[in-house]
Amino acid sequence: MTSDRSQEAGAAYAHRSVLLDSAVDYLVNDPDGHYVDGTFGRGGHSRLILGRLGQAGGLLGIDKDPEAITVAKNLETEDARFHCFHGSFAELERALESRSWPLVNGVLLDLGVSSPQLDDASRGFSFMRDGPLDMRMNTEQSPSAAEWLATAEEADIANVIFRYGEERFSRRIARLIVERRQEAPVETTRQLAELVSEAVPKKEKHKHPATRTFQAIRIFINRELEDLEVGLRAAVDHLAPGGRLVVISFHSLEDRLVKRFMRDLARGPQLPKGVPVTAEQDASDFRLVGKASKAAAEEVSDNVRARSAVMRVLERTDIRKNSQGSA
Ligand SMILES: C[S@@+](CC[C@H](N)C(=O)[O-])C[C@H]1O[C@@H](n2cnc3c(N)ncnc32)[C@H](O)[C@@H]1O
Repeated sequence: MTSDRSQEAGAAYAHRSVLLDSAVDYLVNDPDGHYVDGTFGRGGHSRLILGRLGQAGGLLGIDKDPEAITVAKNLETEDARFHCFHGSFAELERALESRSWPLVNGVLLDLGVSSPQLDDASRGFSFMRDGPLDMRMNTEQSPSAAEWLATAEEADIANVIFRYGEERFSRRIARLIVERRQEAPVETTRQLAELVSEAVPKKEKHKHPATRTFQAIRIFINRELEDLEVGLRAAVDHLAPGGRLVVISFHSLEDRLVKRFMRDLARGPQLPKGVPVTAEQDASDFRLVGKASKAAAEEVSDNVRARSAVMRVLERTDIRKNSQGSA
């Protein structure tokens, strides 16, 4: 992709940030702290975070998408407290090394795709718009969805659609993809959407039959759940005491992973019953902050993407390290 293309696309499509105020309220508790926005998008959350920071504060914006990074680079020239990193939040360690920030006061992950990615037909994310079947957030990496579907084994395609789309007709869909690609490659979003509609015998009300398949292939192509696992771990490993991890997820696979990860950390070490331990040894270094929260009805009526958003917050407390005087 040329930088001209990134420039144009970066400016042309807008994104409405979900749970904007509440996410930033949870995240920023020290105006002079260092923060990470691991999913910069169009910078809605980042701009509000910068609004809460003083001159000594700093924010690192990460995104896989070159178009998002074009927008982030503009912000970098406007605000000396902001820095950007092109890559995955799974590479958080390397991103923080680039700033020489060993610990940060908060990490925000607002997962999934942005509206600009969905709205731009040429990105190939949406079955609502005809375009090349691409679906890569990082257009500098391979394979695209079309490239993968051209060569993958039928069983692998079925497994991906079942695992990441929870689609019960995954085998039928995979069979038809493999059958059709022998005649001509499946190269556009419309071709795939029509093919899936043909393969799915029972349609759900108010849901396009290709919804689950598109979600599944997107999650697989972008390694979304693998990155999330690595990114969550990296985030908590680099949180300063009192620092917070705020995650907004948009489907149950993501939210399940986030929920378990946070719950397990907040529970602390699971020592066998009867083992004599001090209260400090038994304590967790983390606590859950509030319950999972959702967007208010008003926000949902304004922005349909907010409907499925779930936000969870974890805080590093470091009771043990603090009490040992080593934090
Ligand atoms: C929902 S949007 C974020 C919107 C942003 N909070 C805003 O207010 O503009 C998600 C963004 O995260 C990026 N993204 C998704 N997974 C990523 C990952 N593993 N690493 C880095 N960026 C990722 C996508 O490219 C997309 O730009």
